[in-house]
Amino acid sequence: MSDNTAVLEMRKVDKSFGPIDVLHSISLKVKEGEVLCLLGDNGAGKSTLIKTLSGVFQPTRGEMYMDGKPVNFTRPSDAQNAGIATVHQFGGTYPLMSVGRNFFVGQEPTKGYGPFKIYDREKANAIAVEAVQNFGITRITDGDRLVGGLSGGERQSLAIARAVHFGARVLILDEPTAALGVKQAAHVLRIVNEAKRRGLAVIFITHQVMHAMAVGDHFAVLIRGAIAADFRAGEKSREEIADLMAGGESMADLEANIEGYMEAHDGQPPEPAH
Ligand SMILES: Nc1ncnc2c1ncn2[C@@H]1O[C@H](COP(=O)(O)OP(=O)(O)OP(=O)(O)O)[C@@H](O)[C@H]1O
Repeated sequence: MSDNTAVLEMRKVDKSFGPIDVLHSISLKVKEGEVLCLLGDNGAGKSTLIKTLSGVFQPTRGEMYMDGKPVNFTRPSDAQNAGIATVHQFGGTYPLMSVGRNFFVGQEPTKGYGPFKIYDREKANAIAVEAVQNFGITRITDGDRLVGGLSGGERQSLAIARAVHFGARVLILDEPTAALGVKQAAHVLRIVNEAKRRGLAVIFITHQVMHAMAVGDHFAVLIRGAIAADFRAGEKSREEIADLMAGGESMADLEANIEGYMEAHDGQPPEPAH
């Protein structure tokens, strides 16, 4: 594979549900050690795109490639086996499981033989704690700790560390920082940078421009199911990106309008439209 070959690529992918066309001619690619940020407002088609990338949906038209070779994922396990890991907003972790159990769910190390095989808790805990610590999540020191007691950021980070440990090459992060406070979001962004440093190809889905700018190498803005803009880090300002996401409406103008309204109405904001 040459350095320039994308690990994962979509070419002119459409996705329709019956008569409803949701994705329109989506072309995107992500390379090793690169973070592609997919920015889009509510309803832009982000979930449909993630599900198409991860084998939940099949494209209606268009092709997907891994390492330059055509791929056709008919189910999520096809994408997983090809090294595509999707981490959802809340980390997809099981709150009542321990860190060690959660890390290995479905692939637990065992000890003993034949019918006497049992889950090797100590080994699972030791490997899980080492893997998350290596990722800079130093506050997780006890593999018996319940995942439900971890912070949102730690859960996300655990899910990312888990995916990397099991050999993911492409990491799809679905709004990983959406529900987090500033410090926790910063922690998750550090983990994203670490995944990138380790050579993973990361697709980071978000509507938070600042978070995207903190880690992104390449950006694509999705509007009504189509890529409305495609640019590299440093080519656009935060304001320009926010305006693009708003579909060309200038957010600065919008803010000025709202302020003007409030001045004329005793500081009261406009009534939301129903
Ligand atoms: N199975 C489906 N059948 C018909 N329309 C659908 C289906 N799934 C999604 N859509 C439509 O496609 C559009 C994009 O939906 P999608 O959930 O992908 O957006 P999104 O960007 O993830 O939004 P949000 O951030 O609000 O979750 C929406 O208008 C939605 O109603």
